[in-house]
Amino acid sequence: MSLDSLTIAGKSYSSRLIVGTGKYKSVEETERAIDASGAEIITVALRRVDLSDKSGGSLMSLLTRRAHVGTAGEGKRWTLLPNTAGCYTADEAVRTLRLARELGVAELVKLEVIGDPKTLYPDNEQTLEAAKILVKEGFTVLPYCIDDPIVCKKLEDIGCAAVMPLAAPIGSGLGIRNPHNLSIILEHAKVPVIVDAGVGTASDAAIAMELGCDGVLMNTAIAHAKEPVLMAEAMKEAVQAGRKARLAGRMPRSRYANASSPLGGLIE
Ligand SMILES: CC(=O)[C@@H](O)[C@H](O)COP(=O)(O)O
Repeated sequence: MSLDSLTIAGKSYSSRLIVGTGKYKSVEETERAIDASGAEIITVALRRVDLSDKSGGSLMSLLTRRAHVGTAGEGKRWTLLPNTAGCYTADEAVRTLRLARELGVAELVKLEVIGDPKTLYPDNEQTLEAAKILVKEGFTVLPYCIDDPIVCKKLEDIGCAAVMPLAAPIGSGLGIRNPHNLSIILEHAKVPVIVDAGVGTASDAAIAMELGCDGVLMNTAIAHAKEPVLMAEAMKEAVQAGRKARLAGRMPRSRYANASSPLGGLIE
């Protein structure tokens, strides 16, 4: 375990990169990309996967083989993070997660309550309502939310284990649209802040980490890259580089030049 691990609800993860399992050409490519990303937490859309289909070559067979829900064991390094993508009301999201819990696949959960199909922005009111119910029922809730410091604060106060503000709309690859808001969220948050959605390429992930985010969750940037496995590796390295740069501390910006070789002591 690396010294600089991501801790969520008392559990430590060596990777600060969380990846999705959708949009890949095949299950085999999904596995290779996740391995290359080094991610430990893997999210899966409960409404888009047949939980009962564990036949060879299915996504569930891969997850059954490689992921665990609670404590890791038998070489199962991936932690499953089921999500409620595709849910439009608090009620739908809560019911989906209760069902998943009954099937033994929901403990740490990603709450996603969408407001409209065009932007896929979260519905704040419904997300807050669902979070309240789920936290009360003992779920460890990681909510996808808007990059709004007030909403993030409310989710934290409800008892969410982290907040996951978007960088940009899901699947847009537009990168971090509002670094200012993210920095305000980071200034006040007492739980991990994980950028979720909208990352387009490795530099976006590095910027999120340089800003001080605790982690980055992404799917499309890897799955829809020309070479997903190579991009997964790039994302792993970008998250690590951004984190290191954050810990190292950025040099102060200067309006004018500062010669790299000091002027004092010049040979006449
Ligand atoms: C996989 C998942 O949970 C998505 O809903 C998530 O928000 C990722 O978004 P990108 O595909 O833009 O990375």
